[in-house]
Amino acid sequence: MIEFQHVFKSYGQSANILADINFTINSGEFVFISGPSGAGKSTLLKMIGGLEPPSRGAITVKGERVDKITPRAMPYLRRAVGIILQDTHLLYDRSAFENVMLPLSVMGLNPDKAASRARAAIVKVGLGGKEKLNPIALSGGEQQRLAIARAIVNRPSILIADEPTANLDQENAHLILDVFRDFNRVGVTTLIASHDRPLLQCYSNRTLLIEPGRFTDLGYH
Ligand SMILES: Nc1ncnc2c1ncn2[C@@H]1O[C@H](COP(=O)(O)OP(=O)(O)OP(=O)(O)O)[C@@H](O)[C@H]1O
Repeated sequence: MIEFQHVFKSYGQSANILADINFTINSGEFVFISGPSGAGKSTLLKMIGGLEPPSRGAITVKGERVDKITPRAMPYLRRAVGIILQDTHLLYDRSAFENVMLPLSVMGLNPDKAASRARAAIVKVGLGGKEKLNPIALSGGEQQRLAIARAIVNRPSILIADEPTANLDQENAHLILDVFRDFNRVGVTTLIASHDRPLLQCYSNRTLLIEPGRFTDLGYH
C-alpha cells in the first residue's frame, strides 16, 4: 500500500536528511514513526502525502508513483490520504462544522450529503454538540480531534498524522490515539509520527525509528 524504495531526501544543497530508506506498509497497518526532533519524521510523512518530493528513489502509494505524480492524479492522492500536520491549519473565521465541510465543498459533493457526512465525522471524534463553536473555543485536544474529523471526512484509506499529541496531557494524548485506533480498526491504514516513546509503548503497533543518518524498522511489539 505504501512503499519506499531507495528514497533519499535533502533540502536544497544540504546533506541528506533521509538516505536510502526502504520499507513497505501493508493495508490496515497501524504504524508509528518515532525518533528525535529534526530526524526527518515530518519530511517522511509529507513525502507520502505528495507534499514534498523525494530527491531520489521511488515512493508508491496505493499503486501510484507519488514521486512522479501528475497534476491529474493529485486529487486521487488527496482523497486517498488524510493528512493532519503539526499545525492543524484550522480556520478560525468559521465554525467547527464549516471547517469539516471544507474538503467536501472542494469536491463538489451534494450539500445535504456533505452536511450529514460532516456531522457523522464530528460525532466519530467525540465532538458531537460542538459543531457550531468556533475552533478557538475548543481545547487543544478538541482542536486536534476536529483536525482528525476534517482529515477523515473524505473517507481516506490512509491517515497520516504528525505529532498529533504534542502539547497535550497524557489523558488527552490517549484520547487522540484511541480515535486513530478506532479508524484503524475499521481498516484505515494509519501512520503517526511522534517522539513520545513511553506513550507509543502503550499501544501494540509497528514502529519505524528515524534517527540522524539511520532508519530502523523495529517491527511489532
Ligand atoms: N522546507 C524545508 N526546507 C529546509 N529544511 C527543512 C525543511 N523542512 C524540514 N527541514 C529540515 O529537515 C530536517 C528534518 O525536519 P523534519 O521536520 O522532517 O524533522 P522531524 O523529525 O519531524 O522533527 P520534529 O520532531 O521536531 O517535528 C530538519 O533539520 C529541518 O530543519
